[in-house]
Amino acid sequence: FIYRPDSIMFDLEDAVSLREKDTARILVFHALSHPMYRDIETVVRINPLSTPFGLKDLEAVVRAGADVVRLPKTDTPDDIFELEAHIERIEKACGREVGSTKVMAAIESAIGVINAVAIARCSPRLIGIALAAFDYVMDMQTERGDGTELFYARCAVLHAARAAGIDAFDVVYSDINDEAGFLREVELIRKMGFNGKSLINPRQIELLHNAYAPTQEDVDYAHRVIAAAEEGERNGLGVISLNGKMIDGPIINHAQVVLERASASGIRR
Ligand SMILES: CC(C)(COP(=O)(O)OP(=O)(O)OC[C@H]1O[C@@H](n2cnc3c(N)ncnc32)[C@H](O)[C@@H]1OP(=O)(O)O)[C@@H](O)C(=O)NCCC(=O)NCCSC(=O)C[C@@](O)(CC(=O)O)C(=O)O
Ligand SMILES: [Mg+2]
Repeated sequence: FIYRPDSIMFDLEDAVSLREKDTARILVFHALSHPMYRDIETVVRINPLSTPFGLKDLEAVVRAGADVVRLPKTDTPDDIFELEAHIERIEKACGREVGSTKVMAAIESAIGVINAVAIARCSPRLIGIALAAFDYVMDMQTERGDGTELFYARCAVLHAARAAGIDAFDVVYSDINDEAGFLREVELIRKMGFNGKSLINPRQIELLHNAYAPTQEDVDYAHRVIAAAEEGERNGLGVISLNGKMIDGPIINHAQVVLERASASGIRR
């Protein structure tokens, strides 16, 4: 809470050893029930349903009121259909509103990337898809490097999310001491159009938020665009010029997005 994350993700999958799976599930169940988490979006990464832990995790986290379930290693829409059917049954059993538990699919394999469009469009519960690099590069018989190894997967996941009208989240950056490397990666994915990134350490939160917040220059320009557009409308003009640059519908929409982001960042207005 001190670091003001956009949401908090509890992990029951790969950050938890096999011996600790039951303990971790109980801890997360109790944490979710605590009033402290009422005002922040909570996400839980459960174990895949094909493991002995997945369904137990799901029973616990839906009942405890998690906002979003992150399904790791999503390879096909069938993985989501199976998850959805269980979620609906649990929601009905515990009196939670049907449809209130949202889902995020993590894509971590070649087949997942190939199926990204079908996965992204397969359920109204999906709020976003996330690329998970470490399992993906293993599947691709390569390793994490400067991003070349993720080039196709990032493009595919991002296009799938946009075609489905949901969010796209980039991979975790594992070297928490390499601030410059983290910021280089953030700059790339911000320019590509990702909505954000899965983070593993509190030190990465402010760096990401600052990189995503529009600059004061962007905000000032957006205000000028909106003012020029309003004047153009008063004069009945469809296309107008601002210092020799064409201003039309998409440019005005972009200016509005910049102002919304600035206000959401709480940094600039
Ligand atoms: C990396 C490190 C060990 C470094 O530890 P260090 O101790 O050196 O960190 P410090 O900065 O010194 O900690 C300063 C203070 O912050 C506290 N603190 C640290 N981390 C915190 C945190 N995450 N949440 C809240 N609090 C935290 C800490 O307790 C301390 O508190 P205090 O003592 O009170 O001062 C640690 O961060 C960590 O374990 N991270 C989570 C790792 C994780 O989530 N892995 C699973 C997801 S990835 C995956 O599975 C791959 C994937 O599946 C990905 C996909 O699906 O996307 C794929 O395939 O690619
Ligand atoms: Mg993984």
